[in-house]
Amino acid sequence: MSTILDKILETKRHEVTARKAAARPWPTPSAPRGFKAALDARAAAGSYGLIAEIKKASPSKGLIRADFDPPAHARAYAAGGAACLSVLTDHDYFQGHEDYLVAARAACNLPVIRKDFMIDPWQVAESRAMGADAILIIVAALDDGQMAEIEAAAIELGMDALVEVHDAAELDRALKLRSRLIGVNNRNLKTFEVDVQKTYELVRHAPKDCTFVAESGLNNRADLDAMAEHDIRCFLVGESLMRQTNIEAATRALVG
Ligand SMILES: O=C(O)c1ccccc1NCC(=O)[C@H](O)[C@H](O)COP(=O)(O)O
Repeated sequence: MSTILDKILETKRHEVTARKAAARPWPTPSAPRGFKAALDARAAAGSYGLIAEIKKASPSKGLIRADFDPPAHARAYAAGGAACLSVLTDHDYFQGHEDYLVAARAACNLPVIRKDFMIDPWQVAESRAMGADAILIIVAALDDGQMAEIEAAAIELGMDALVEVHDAAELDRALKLRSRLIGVNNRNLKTFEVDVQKTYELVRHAPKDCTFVAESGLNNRADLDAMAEHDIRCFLVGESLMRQTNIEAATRALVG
């Protein structure tokens, strides 16, 4: 039986073919802002490195934020103390858009990851053209050769790659890459089940030279403080912040 991840990837293959055929022009972006460096700087200063996500909707939750305003959310996240932004650009499953990334990045000085499903190095060049400073490599979605090609394209363009895993076998595959920015997604992308124990389980296997990011299902400061007890200092948070009336205050309460 096909999973939601299979369906997303199938749609993405058609989307990428169509996008290549009708490639859109972009204004020249400024040089990449160091994404991993921004996280590392916060962690080195004894603070938390927060990747704050601009997420309108998701396959698991449907519409998350009706008054969706990417530049306003970007400013609120920056003022509240986020280190980086994540912007979902997938149209079909997340109601995302590339223009949201362009607008969010222009509204602040934070580095931005394009949160989308990379299946082709062409998308990496497209991501840089729209201004992205980093891309996501989902290990569950790719074979080793595809991952290496996508990572090489990112390195070539001076971008960071956040390599996302969900279990120990995926972590082993991720560590064959050059990137030392590893995310553990607590959400199983095939079943939607969220289990923060995944992060605790996998951090034990991560080399000390990795920047380790806990992703998904994080709701409050206590969740982050509990992870910090295990030396986890970088986090990717979407839904719980996007549901707040005052996003700036909520971000400050999380990492301030
Ligand atoms: O969020 C989903 O429903 C989802 C479904 C299928 C593939 C990916 C999905 N989400 C992407 C993410 O990993 C999250 O947006 C990100 O980690 C933030 O999670 P959260 O704080 O729980 O919104």
